[in-house]
Amino acid sequence: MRVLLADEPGGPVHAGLTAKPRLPRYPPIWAESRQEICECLEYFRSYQGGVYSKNDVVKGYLLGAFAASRDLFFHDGKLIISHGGGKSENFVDSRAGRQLRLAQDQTASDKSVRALLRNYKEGRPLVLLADDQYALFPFDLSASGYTYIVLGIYWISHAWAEYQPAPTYSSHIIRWKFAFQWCQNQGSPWWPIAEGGIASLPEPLAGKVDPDFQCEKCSQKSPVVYKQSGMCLNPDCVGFWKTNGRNPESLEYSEEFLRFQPRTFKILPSLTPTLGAHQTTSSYSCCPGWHCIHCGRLSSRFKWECWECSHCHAYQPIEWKMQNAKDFWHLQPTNEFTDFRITRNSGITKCLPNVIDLGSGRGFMTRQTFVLPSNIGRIHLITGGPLSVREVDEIFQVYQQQASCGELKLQRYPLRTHKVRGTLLTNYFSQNSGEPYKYVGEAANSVPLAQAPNCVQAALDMIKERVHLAINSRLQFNEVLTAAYLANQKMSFHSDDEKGLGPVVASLSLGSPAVMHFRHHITAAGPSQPNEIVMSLILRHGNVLVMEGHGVQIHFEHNVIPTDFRIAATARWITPS
Ligand SMILES: O=C(O)CCC(=O)C(=O)O
Ligand SMILES: [Fe+2]
Repeated sequence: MRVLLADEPGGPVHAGLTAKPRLPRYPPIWAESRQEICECLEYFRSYQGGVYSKNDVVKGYLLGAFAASRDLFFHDGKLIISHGGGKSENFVDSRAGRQLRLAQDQTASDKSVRALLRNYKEGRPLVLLADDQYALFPFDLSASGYTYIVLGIYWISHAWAEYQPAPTYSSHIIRWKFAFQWCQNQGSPWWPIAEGGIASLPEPLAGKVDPDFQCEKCSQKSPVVYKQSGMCLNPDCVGFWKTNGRNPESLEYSEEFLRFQPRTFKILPSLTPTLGAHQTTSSYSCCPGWHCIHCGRLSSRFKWECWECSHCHAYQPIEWKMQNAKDFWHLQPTNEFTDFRITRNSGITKCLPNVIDLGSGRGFMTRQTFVLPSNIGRIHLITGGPLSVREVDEIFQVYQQQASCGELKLQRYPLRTHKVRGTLLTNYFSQNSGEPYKYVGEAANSVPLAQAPNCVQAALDMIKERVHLAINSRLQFNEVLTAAYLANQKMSFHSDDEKGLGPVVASLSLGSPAVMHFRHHITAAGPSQPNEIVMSLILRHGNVLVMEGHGVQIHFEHNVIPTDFRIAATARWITPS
């Protein structure tokens, strides 16, 4: 009987991989992007790396491109040996392709190794996933677009350290290895047994267990992994990885070690995501992922009004539950300040607040102005008085109605640059009216301003009026981006640097309060550190925020972190191209 290993000539890592057959059916759970995996599966929420742990326990483990010596897919995948987590030799950069990175020793105290060792010691099962670059899976996943698949639930039968040659250097590095065994109460693995596949032991070698190897130097016991000889596998011992005082040259697993150990667990985690349909529709659990029962594909929620499968377009509508602004009154975005905070060395100055009459008995608004250093721009925060609350509440209601009936088409659009495998959608929903806006969907996400839904028109009218009174000029806006955030969604740091952008950007906030942070643009770092936040403002229901002057966008970036469900309409002028 011969076992084909990952690094053996003719083995899957070599020869780019002798053609593998396609999977004859859909995997039960699969995805095309890392985001779909992370948004749909609570046992794999890691956008980077191959190990996802929570409270020091591993929930999910991704088998990927880099195979170490003696990695193994055995007993048709019921026994998988892999090197555990972190400090890999290579990584994929979306722009530069595969890169080599300095390989380092793994240690038992590394975050991922430590968590895997805890699963091992406490007998906790975890979920194994594989991507289309995992060479040992006997089917070609990439040919069918199955970038990520869920294999099933496994437990760790052995954990040990090895010395492995470092591919980029002539030295050796320490790698922790883990033997994952299929949890028997799942029945058989879902993938077919590949014809002419990797050999399996015909029968488990029942009953026979090799005694552990006890090291004379450190007295620790190590499992007998290799058929050539037992040896000390404690990396802290001077006798580590030595037989007769020397590093062994070639090793094969002992047959006994490769025994499949059938084991059942009382409770196993559910592999498929559960919908948060019983939750308030503006909660995050209603947002992310959807598992298609027809084709197995995981899809991020990219439409406002339904979950839709990105593969076969099956869908499930979402019935929107209306939210009132007062549902969010009690929320405080931060305990550190109530309205704004400016760091001491930022050079930003605050003017005295100004009270401005809205006219026609409609009450007052307050303008608070912040002047940026060297007068490169100004930021105004405009707060409406109590008389304008009804008007603002109504805009918030109409927004929700028009979004839920599809008149306002809110979607999540792909980000243009990022470092995550597959498409990465924005962490908020948006719709653009007027001139196309390059950051979200461009022309595909735009309706002419004259045909914009009423909610957008009403928001724009309010913005125009407030801006006119606040900075005393009648400005034209020809673009309005509506951003809708469910709880836990946000807009990351960016600047509004669209080509042809006018000097004033103004937004109306609706729903839950948010905090807006400003920091220096990476290329324009001033006296503060590049990542240091220099100013933070609280944006509340009905506030209008005005960024005045190109300098605001050239020198600063901003982000927005709402406390819960929130809608913002941001108006700009963009010179038509
Ligand atoms: O959500 C907001 O208040 C602002 C959004 C924003 O920064 C933008 O649309 O560029
Ligand atoms: Fe912005």
